[in-house]
Amino acid sequence: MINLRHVSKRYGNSGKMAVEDLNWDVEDGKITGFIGPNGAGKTTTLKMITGILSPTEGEILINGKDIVKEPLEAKRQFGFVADSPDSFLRIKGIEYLNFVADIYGVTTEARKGFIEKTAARFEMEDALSSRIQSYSHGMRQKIMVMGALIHNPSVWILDEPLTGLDPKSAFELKEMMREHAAAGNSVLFSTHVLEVAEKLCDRIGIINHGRQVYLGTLEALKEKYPNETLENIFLEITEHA
Ligand SMILES: Nc1ncnc2c1ncn2[C@@H]1O[C@H](COP(=O)(O)OP(=O)(O)OP(=O)(O)O)[C@@H](O)[C@H]1O
Repeated sequence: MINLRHVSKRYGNSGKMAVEDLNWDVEDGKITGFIGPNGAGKTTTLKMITGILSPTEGEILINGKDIVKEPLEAKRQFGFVADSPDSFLRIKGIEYLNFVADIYGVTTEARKGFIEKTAARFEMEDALSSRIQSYSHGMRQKIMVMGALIHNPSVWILDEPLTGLDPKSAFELKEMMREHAAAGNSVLFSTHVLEVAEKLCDRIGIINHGRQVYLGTLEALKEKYPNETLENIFLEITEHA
């Protein structure tokens, strides 16, 4: 569960808020999709939730832990996949996974089980012994997803996680997200691909110019705009806001 209370962000001395007065509950047992036009404030919001950026105003709780006041406890609750997977390029995939597992105190047995299972799903077994700099974009994305989930966090936060993944890997990651939510956990991810949001999400949050314009189920949104695709609804909401 993630709770945002009156969360706003201003970069530097800029007069304009990049994100303004977000009030969100990301519920357990559900996949929540976060959508909005370029520059709407999605990455800024995800970076505040994960403690990379401090909110200018407001409070963010992850499973009840305040990301500003109890950062270590709050950070144990989630796994985060950032929008760029180009990190830790000089080390091998397996070294990266062990490094992250060490930070979170994951046992040898638990990490072995996780790596075997997930590497098989992502077809990454042969790549683990190579340096990350030799990976394609999609392979880098997959190793970052594996690193984010290796400590079995209950809350998953993913910024554009399907970008660059081949169809099999995208299918596997979507299945993993569904399984995780079905087990009673929270999954929050941002995407520009509205078909993915439409098929995968239980709930949708739409942000425009830093402001929350919708948060709720897809069904409720479609009741409000009958016979419209999510694409048309999105364009309608964001063009006239
Ligand atoms: N480091 C920064 N310094 C100043 N302004 C920033 C910074 N990062 C983002 N912004 C501004 O904050 C606003 C929100 O940007 P953000 O990256 O959160 O949007 P986004 O919804 O993730 O966009 P996209 O879909 O293009 O990734 C934009 O106006 C952007 O110019």
